[in-house]
Amino acid sequence: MRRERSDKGALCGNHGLVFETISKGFRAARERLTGKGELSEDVVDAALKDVRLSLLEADVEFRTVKKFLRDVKQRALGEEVQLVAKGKDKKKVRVRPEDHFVQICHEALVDLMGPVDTSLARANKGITGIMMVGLQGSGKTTTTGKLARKLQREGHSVMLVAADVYRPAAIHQLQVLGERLGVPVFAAPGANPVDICRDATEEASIKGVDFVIYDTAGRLTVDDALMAELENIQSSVHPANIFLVIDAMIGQDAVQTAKAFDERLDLTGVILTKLDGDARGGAALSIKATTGKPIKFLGMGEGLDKLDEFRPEGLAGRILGMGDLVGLMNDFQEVVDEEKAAADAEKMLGGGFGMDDFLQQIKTIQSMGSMRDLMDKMPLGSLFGGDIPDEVLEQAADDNELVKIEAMINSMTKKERADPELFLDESARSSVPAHAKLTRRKKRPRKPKAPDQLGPEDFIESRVQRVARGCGHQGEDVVALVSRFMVMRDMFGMLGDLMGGGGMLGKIPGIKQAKQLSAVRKLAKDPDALQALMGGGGGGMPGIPGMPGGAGGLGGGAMPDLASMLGDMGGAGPSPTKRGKDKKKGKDKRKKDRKSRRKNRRK
Ligand SMILES: Nc1nc2c(ncn2[C@@H]2O[C@H](COP(=O)(O)OP(=O)(O)OP(=O)(O)O)[C@@H](O)[C@H]2O)c(=O)[nH]1
Repeated sequence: MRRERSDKGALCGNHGLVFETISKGFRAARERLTGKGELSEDVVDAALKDVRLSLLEADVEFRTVKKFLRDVKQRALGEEVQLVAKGKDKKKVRVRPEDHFVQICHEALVDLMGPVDTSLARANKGITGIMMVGLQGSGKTTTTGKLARKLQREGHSVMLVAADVYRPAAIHQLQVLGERLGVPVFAAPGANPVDICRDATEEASIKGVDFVIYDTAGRLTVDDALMAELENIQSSVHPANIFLVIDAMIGQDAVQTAKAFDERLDLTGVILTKLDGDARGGAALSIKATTGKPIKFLGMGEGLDKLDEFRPEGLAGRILGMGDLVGLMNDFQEVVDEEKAAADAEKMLGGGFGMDDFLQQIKTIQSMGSMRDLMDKMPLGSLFGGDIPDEVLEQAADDNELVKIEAMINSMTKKERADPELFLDESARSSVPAHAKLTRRKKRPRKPKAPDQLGPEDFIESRVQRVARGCGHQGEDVVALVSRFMVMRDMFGMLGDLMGGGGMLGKIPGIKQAKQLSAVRKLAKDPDALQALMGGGGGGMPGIPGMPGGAGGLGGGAMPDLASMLGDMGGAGPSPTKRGKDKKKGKDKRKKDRKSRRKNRRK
């Protein structure tokens, strides 16, 4: 049955983040291990019980659950656990049992879901075919459009083929997608799907198209007629890729569906869709283990840009609360103008950041997808030790908050947006606003209030009310927005100072990374700072999801740096081998250059 969505995230049964059901178990296990001296069998068994429950609840196939738990237990107990490891500087570092356990789980999850090569197989010569198969409503047509967009952006020419002749609306849906993307769609209503695919391939070959994507018909259940038709198409056009599109929400059934299709069609891989609407997502863990076929892509929303390459490391990181910085960076690259983002990051860390910049960040964030998905990719667990209260996360992940903030900022004057201190009563201002200097010289107050101590009494009521009336919100909402914005601006200014005088993060050499991390940790320990960043509700006022500022900042020069910083901690970032290779490459190149310079001199 087709399930229509009215808005983003509407299908998210529970309000958790993607994979929240699974994450919950790992969090509980981690908590259980906290404070324990070692990973003894009893302790590991107890922790694995939590994990087991959550995996089953998330609809991970039960044999896969058993296999995974056995694997983790073996890794945890098999070798003598080195709870004292040598750090980079050769100093001994004590590894906490819970961290060691999480690391083991990360490795086991990656092994369970990988390895995955997300590149598309190419035909030896001529056109490369991609055949999309799956049950009705799984997202085949939408994913066909997403793949076409991806290929187009990589510089390939694409043709779409409407091979679902049983549902007339499907042909129209594909034509609409083709029009949006500027991609030709081959359709022949009433004709036989096998003939359609063959004729389309001929036409594509005449036109010299690189990729042809066949959008085939689906059925409510796997049946022989469907399979026979798909087999006929396959033997007629020999596509280099056959992708099974599965709706993540069918849970356990995903495994049976994948098996049934794979037996008849020898799938290249699976594309799991609607993960944005399902807090369980168990199929992501079961499919490779049960069918041997990798998941290649994840559908993370209805938009054509919502197709993520499946990276087991990223997913394992998200599940374990370590985030997925590589995924986050990919999202940023989709929507962000890098130069502008770097300038914004610099501005923000220098403390010079106005409401207009903030609004811009919000718009960028909105174009990246839901807050839930973004927060899921943030390494919140690593940075904040998993101590963020659920309500704070909930509030920060509420997309409506962004809309509200946008309305309030739009209702401010240009001057107010550039200098939010204009909202403050003179005694509360930390600096004399620029415009005031032009009119009459005002005395700088002796002891300005710190932004986190501001209360409604420090605001100019008439200004606040004008903005509130303009956007249909309450005065206290405006006060909360401005206060939190100021706290956040201060925090980022402070962070910038700690990281090297407000300079762009990306320029800071590796040696300063530890300092950055401790700065972030310091912020994390400060409850006010955390509230400002996360939008926690202080004094019952609605919070700003501080994430826009945070994430936006990370999107600039900060992102790669934070990624490598976490890479050093064992998270994302370039692998040591890659770094080693790059170093060697550089050395070889310098040697070659010296040689050719010497040769030229001799000439
Ligand atoms: N939230 C979300 N919705 C999706 C995703 N992929 C597809 N959809 C929605 O799922 C519904 C069905 O998608 P279609 O692409 O029409 O599915 P189909 O498999 O082609 O359906 P049939 O042609 O009936 O076989 C549509 O409303 C899509 O917008 C996704 O990754 N996330």
